[in-house]
Amino acid sequence: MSSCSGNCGSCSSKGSCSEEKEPILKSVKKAVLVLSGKGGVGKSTVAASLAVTLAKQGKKVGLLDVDFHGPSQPTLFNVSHLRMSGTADNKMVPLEVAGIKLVSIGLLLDNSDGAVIWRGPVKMGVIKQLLEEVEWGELDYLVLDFPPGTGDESLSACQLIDCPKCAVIVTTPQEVALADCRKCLDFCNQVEVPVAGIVENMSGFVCPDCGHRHELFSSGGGARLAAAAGVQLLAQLPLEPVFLQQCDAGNLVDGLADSRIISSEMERVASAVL
Ligand SMILES: Nc1ncnc2c1ncn2[C@@H]1O[C@H](COP(=O)(O)OP(=O)(O)OP(=O)(O)O)[C@@H](O)[C@H]1O
Repeated sequence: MSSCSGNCGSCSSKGSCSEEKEPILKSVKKAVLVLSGKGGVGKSTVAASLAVTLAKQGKKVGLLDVDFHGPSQPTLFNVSHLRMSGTADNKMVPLEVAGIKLVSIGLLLDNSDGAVIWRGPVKMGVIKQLLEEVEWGELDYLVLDFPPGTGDESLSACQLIDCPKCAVIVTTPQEVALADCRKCLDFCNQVEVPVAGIVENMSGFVCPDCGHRHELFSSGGGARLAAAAGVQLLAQLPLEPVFLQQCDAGNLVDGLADSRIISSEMERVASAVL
């Protein structure tokens, strides 16, 4: 049985194999995989905020929403009503939003409220198309927003992405989220993707009335997880209801600019993936 992974970029036979293919992502300098073990911890919000932060720094950025069952990126950028176009040679053209090239399954399906019911091999085929058949152009960073967990999408993308890559792992501070993120760290280890660090989201809430800080989801979890894994705790993002409202309204870009703490913490994340 062939042991070919299909990823010529990282293959030990590179340069001497007759089957060697052109790299899929030859015009991308680095892929940043935003992962989390648990759902709802803010992975899409962090992926979008990272892409916006890098673009503001003058980097060429693509954002690929690989969350087929719940694509959130079109909502965060208020483009759910738009659809991606195609070129004469059947390439897909990303939407340009906030200086980012955005691609999401939500920008391709006829009915954005319809359920996507695909088995693993279909998902792998679609991910391959989204990497290979999109006009990404030259990119400094391709940020990828994954569904929670370590399922088909994350594995397929890790196998297919043939440019340098790193992972940012998003958690909330409480034990149930940390337990799932430990699996995510193990996944990165197994698929040999270096972990740039951990982002602890929903890390405390400062009451706008009394100014008191409440640890709604416990505290210190991200730091413990990072220390145990020997990786950096890159950022602690507070739970900010105004930011949530802005994201819900499709205005993540202004929400990020308005929140001094979240934007400065995201700059730390951006420097860690450079
Ligand atoms: N720091 C924050 N402050 C306030 N609201 C936040 C923060 N981070 C995320 N949210 C909100 O929490 C909700 C879940 O966030 P998000 O969709 O990014 O999570 P996710 O981990 O990507 O979810 P899923 O598992 O469904 O993919 C959203 O309504 C988002 O606006």
